[in-house]
Amino acid sequence: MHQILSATQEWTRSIHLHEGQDVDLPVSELDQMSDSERVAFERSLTASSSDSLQYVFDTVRISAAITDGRPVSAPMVAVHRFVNSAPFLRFVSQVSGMTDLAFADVMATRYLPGHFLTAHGDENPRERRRLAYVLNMTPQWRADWGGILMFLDDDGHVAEGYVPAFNALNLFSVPQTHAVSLVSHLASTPRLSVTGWIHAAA
Ligand SMILES: O=C(O)CCC(=O)C(=O)O
Ligand SMILES: [Fe+2]
Repeated sequence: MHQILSATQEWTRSIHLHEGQDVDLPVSELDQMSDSERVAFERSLTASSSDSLQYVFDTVRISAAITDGRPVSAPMVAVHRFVNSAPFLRFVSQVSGMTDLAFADVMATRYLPGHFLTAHGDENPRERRRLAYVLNMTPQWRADWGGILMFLDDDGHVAEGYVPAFNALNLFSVPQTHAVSLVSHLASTPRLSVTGWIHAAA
């Protein structure tokens, strides 16, 4: 999976604008800009956000593509099938004690230096998200590279922080306030994951 995520050309850069509105831009187009042009453009988009939620990261919206009938590569379809397989959903149900889990959605994510996700709770009024999951696919990562999955307490302090550990699953109930800290320019490799939410039946 790490090799597939490292090699795929399917990434779009996702930048949050407002509630329910993201801009998804093909990374291949952004790469035609100079670094300074691209950074200025991305900052102008995040600066126009009126939300406390802000993010910039790369994604392959696997489940959304399948639902919309957009092309997605065979390994991505296999990932969608895996997180919706009876053994995976049964395992998650056993770990969480939740008995109403019906299906999972999934996206691949890639955080490069400068990418981040500010504090949010994962609630979506249009969906019944019960759990969030992150399958970490970065072979080696260091805490001082950023990209830490942080859980915040009521005072805004970091109550728990998880460094991406290869092949580790982070699983947590929705809602809980969490964020992904800014990835440093020191990170010598992308932070790659397979992530999404596990839903109760609609
Ligand atoms: O990548 C992570 O560790 C968490 C991502 C996340 O919270 C999200 O996409 O909503
Ligand atoms: Fe989240």
